[in-house]
Formats: sequence, C-alpha cells, structure tokens
Amino acid sequence: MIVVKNVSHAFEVGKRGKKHKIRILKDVSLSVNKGEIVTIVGRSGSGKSTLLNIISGFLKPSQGEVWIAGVKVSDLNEAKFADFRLEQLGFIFQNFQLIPSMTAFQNVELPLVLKGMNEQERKLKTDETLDRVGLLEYKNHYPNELSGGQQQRVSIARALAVNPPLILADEPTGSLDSETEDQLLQFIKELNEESGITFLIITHDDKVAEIGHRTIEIADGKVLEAVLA
Ligand SMILES: Nc1ncnc2c1ncn2[C@@H]1O[C@H](COP(=O)(O)OP(=O)(O)OP(=O)(O)O)[C@@H](O)[C@H]1O
Repeated sequence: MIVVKNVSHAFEVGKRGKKHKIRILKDVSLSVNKGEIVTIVGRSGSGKSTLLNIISGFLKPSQGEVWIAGVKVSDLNEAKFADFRLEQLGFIFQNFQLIPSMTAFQNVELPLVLKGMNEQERKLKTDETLDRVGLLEYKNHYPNELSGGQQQRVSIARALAVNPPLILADEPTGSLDSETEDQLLQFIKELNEESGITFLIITHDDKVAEIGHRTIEIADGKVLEAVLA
C-alpha cells in the first residue's frame, strides 16, 4: 500500500547568507501492506511528522521515492497530489482540524464538495458517515459544541466520507482522555477489521502502538526496526 524508498530530507534553516541544511530523514525505507495498522514511534524531533508530511505529499523529499497504491506519488505535482489525496487518503490529526464556522455535517461534507459530488448524493453519504461514527444526531452542532471525542469522531467521519483505502494519522488520541481514547482505538480497529482500511499512525502513546500489527521506530531520522514486508 505504501512503499517509502531511500527517502532523505533536509530543511534549509537560517537567514540569507548564513543558510545551512539540517538533515532530518536519512535514507528511510519502509513499507506498509494493505490491511495493516502500522504505528510509527520515536522521540520528539526524530522526524516522524516530517515523514508523514512527505508520505501525504505536503512536503517533497530531498531524495527518494514514495509509492502509494502503485502510484509514484513523489513525482506528482501539487494539483495531481490534491486529486490523489481526495481519492485515496484520509487524515486524522491530534487537534482535529475541523473548520470552526462549519457544522459537523458541513465539515464531513467538505471533501465530497471538493470531489464534485452532487448535492443529493452528498447529503446521503454525509448522513450515512455521521451515523457510522454515532453522531448523526449532532450533525447541526458546531465543533465548539462538541466534546473532544465527538470532534475527533467528526474528523474521522470527514476522513471516511470519500471511502479512502488508507488513513494517515498524527497523534490521533493526543487530545483525548483515557476512556475516550479507548473508544477511538476500538473504532479504528473495527474500521480496519470490517472495512479493511489501512492505517499509518504516528504516536507517542503505548496504548496506540498496541493496536498496530507492526511498529516502526524512527530515531535520529533513521528507521531503527523496520520489518520490511
Ligand atoms: N519546516 C521546517 N524547517 C526547519 N526544520 C524543521 C521544519 N519542520 C521540522 N523541522 C525540524 O525537523 C526535526 C523533526 O521534526 P518532526 O516534526 O518531524 O519530529 P517528530 O518526530 O514528529 O516530533 P514530535 O514527536 O515532537 O512531533 C525537528 O528538529 C524540527 O525542528
């Protein structure tokens, strides 16, 4: 599903005239199979988010290739990657990244609008997806009228709306209390088992790492234990 081949990345930092490069990722290779939940762990600053940003196409790697679902995405331009994301990828973030001025319904509907789906189909799909995360009765609530766990479920519904085969998550339970975290992890497991959705999840949290079929550790920009499948 995902193949990262010899990816290195350096950021240029400093002011003009005094610029220098810091190498963050160093020859990273890993793969994630269809239907797996893979977690990425590593100390703060080790390069986990940088790697996820490269896989998501928000950042071009200095070197190396990224393939998702057989497509060499590291070669796609921004517009093509945006289309690819709408078809193939769902995202879950620690801070939910919901649009505050939009209701739960409108937040979940947004990727379908971007995809160009007609209004009638969108309404059906959005209601169905909100129902799947148990929030249909909250569809007209704004994010600030929902609990943290409910907001995260809206963000999962937004990710699910386009039926992506792959969901990328960065600390998805980082803002949730322990009980809400357990429920969310159970839901991720169900989505994986029942719908076959592949998950790549960055986490600091042992509980999250436990739901993974495999854990990949990044230390100082290198993969420590990649089980290449
Ligand atoms: N745009 C940028 N420009 C310069 N340096 C950056 C940039 N983004 C990240 N870095 C640096 O890259 C390193 C790795 O950051 P990254 O966010 O990938 O780490 P992380 O493992 O996800 O950390 P955390 O667990 O704290 O989120 C850090 O030292 C950070 O300062």
